[in-house]
Amino acid sequence: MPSQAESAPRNKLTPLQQRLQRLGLQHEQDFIVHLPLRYEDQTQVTPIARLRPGQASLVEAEVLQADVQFRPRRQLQARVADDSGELALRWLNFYPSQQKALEVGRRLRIWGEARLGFNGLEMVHPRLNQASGMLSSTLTPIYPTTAGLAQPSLRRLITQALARADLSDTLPDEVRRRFDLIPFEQAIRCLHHPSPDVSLASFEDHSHPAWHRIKFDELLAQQLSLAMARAMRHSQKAWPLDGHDGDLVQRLEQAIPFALTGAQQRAVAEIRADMLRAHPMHRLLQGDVGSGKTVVAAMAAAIAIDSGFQVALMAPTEILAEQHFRKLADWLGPLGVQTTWLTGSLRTRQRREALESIANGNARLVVGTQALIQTHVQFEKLGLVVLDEQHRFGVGQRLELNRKGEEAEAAVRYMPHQLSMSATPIPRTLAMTFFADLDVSVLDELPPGRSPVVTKLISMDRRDEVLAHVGDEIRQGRQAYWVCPLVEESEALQLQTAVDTHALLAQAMPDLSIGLVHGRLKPDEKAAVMEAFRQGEIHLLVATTVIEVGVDVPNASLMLIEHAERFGLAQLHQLRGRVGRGSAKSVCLLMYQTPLSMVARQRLRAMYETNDGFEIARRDLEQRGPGEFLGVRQSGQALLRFADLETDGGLVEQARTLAAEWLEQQPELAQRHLRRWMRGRQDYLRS
Ligand SMILES: Nc1ncnc2c1ncn2[C@@H]1O[C@H](COP(=O)(O)OP(=O)(O)OP(=O)(O)O)[C@@H](O)[C@H]1O
Repeated sequence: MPSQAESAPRNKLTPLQQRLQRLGLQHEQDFIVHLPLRYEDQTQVTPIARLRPGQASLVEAEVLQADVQFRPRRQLQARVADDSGELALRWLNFYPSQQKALEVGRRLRIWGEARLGFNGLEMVHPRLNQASGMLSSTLTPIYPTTAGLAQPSLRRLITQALARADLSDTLPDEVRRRFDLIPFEQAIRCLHHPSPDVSLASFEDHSHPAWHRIKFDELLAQQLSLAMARAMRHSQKAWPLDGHDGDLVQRLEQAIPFALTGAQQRAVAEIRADMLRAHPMHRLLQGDVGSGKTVVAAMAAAIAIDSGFQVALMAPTEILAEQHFRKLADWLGPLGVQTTWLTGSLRTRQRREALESIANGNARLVVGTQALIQTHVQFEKLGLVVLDEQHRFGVGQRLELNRKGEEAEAAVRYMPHQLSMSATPIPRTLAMTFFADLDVSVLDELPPGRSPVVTKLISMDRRDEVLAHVGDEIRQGRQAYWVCPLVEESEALQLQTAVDTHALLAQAMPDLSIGLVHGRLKPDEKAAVMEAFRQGEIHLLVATTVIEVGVDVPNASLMLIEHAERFGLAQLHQLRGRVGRGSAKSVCLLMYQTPLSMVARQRLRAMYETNDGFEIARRDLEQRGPGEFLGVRQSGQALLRFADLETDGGLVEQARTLAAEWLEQQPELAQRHLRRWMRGRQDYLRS
């Protein structure tokens, strides 16, 4: 057995390996799908007289003169000539090797962009090569690289990998014909080394058939891995919950002061059908702000409780968890369901009592924050887990909570059913790509009697006018939110701004009751302020973004957001969703500071133009890209490298169809395809 000292150097990566690893390049297969960013056409030589300013070209010329000049600054300059004319070359930072290459009389190949300088046509920082050997017959690829790894070295490694790697097709001919795809090898060779007569535009916008094939393969791998995750879930066991032991569901329906909308009824029916199965439900309940997700969750909880199981509901913030707790306890408490509150801020005794009632099964419904997933929380019989704003939780956290059921039923390893709720409407392609292992119910109907929120954009210069207007509105019986600007770099500064704004507004409107809520308040202080606002004792609530998600005070009908240009689109939509929840006509005032950046202008325009959460989400996705949009960086889900969800929706559908067929009929093909795409890229495989 080798000693540790012997084996250590072997485990250590060389600097080259480290750099390659930074690019995700480890296995041969990684290299072949490391595709160029762009290309250079070095297939032909351009005579100097035919150079055009602004165009990169290859010149073959003889060095006439080369020297280092010290004024006005230190630079290496040279003059070269071919039969057609002369060209100046310049380098500001240069190496002795460059100077050496510029030996007078030597013939060189020079690649660079020509431009008009003081002394006629010149190239700044051109690349030099000996004028020997044949010219390349294909375009020269420029790859994404990292510091310390030069293009020629990376190019060499990729060319070597291409020569060795297995490029055989993972798609049978008939699949290629059906989806109109070119062979893999042809696509890969063409992308790395295109012939000079291809249309570069179709490479740049990724519409070329070679790109099409690669994107399809990538999406297919992703759909396969998601479908496999789903199949794995289907092989897990859960208790079928039929809700027939009691009549809680009916009693809850009668107790709720409104009738469920059609969309809510549909969602409840879908959830009920899932929970009846003997494998765990994994359903995402999606609905725009104010669409009424909470009551659907309550119905699902009632089904589980009626079947003799406990339910856990977890929300990302205390305010949100507290609100769910209050609402659910109000609805279910009078029907005899013991609802328990569990967050990190409970005092020791309350906490112990809560944990006891969870463990002995007295607590039928437990509502809380992350504290719910801590290891010492033991359930007696957990049947359903509800996660609010699921994309805010990491995959790891989701799993933890699921494991709670597993622990409770350790002997048989039963998993609880899982319902996730999200107010971020996820565009269809994105849902199919990132949540393909979830079933989705959509609340596409708002409760009756809502009138759309009117959005107005106002410059911060008119703050005084706005203030007077808000005062008037409140005196007429309205309640309002005043959201303070986001100060990303400093939470302390953000807090200070909120405190200052509160003081200023209180001074300007002494006859009104003005409250303040922010993230630094203790949970019970926060709850007290929210309750006073709910009761109408506070007229105007100054807030930081703690009110962003889920706060539900139907009587509030005016929302004012300062420095709206600093907020993201989804965040603005969420904030605006705090009003327009009752029957009163609601207004959202977005105050902005000029000058506006292009992106901020687009965001504010989107807010002004539409109230539709799906349209907002679509534009948000367009502006931010799927990674930022879903917050996937935190949750560890992989992004697609080649496919673009905006433009490749059709491909996603095709890949999804084929993935389902393969897993059913030809799993060996699926395995083979995944091996090509997954090797060294385990992050594609979601837990
Ligand atoms: N069918 C319905 N008829 C009338 N009112 C309803 C109905 N369903 C829900 N509501 C009310 O609409 C308001 C919004 O519901 P809820 O808080 O569940 O929305 P949500 O989907 O969670 O929204 P958000 O994502 O903004 O928090 C609540 O005051 C709720 O009582």
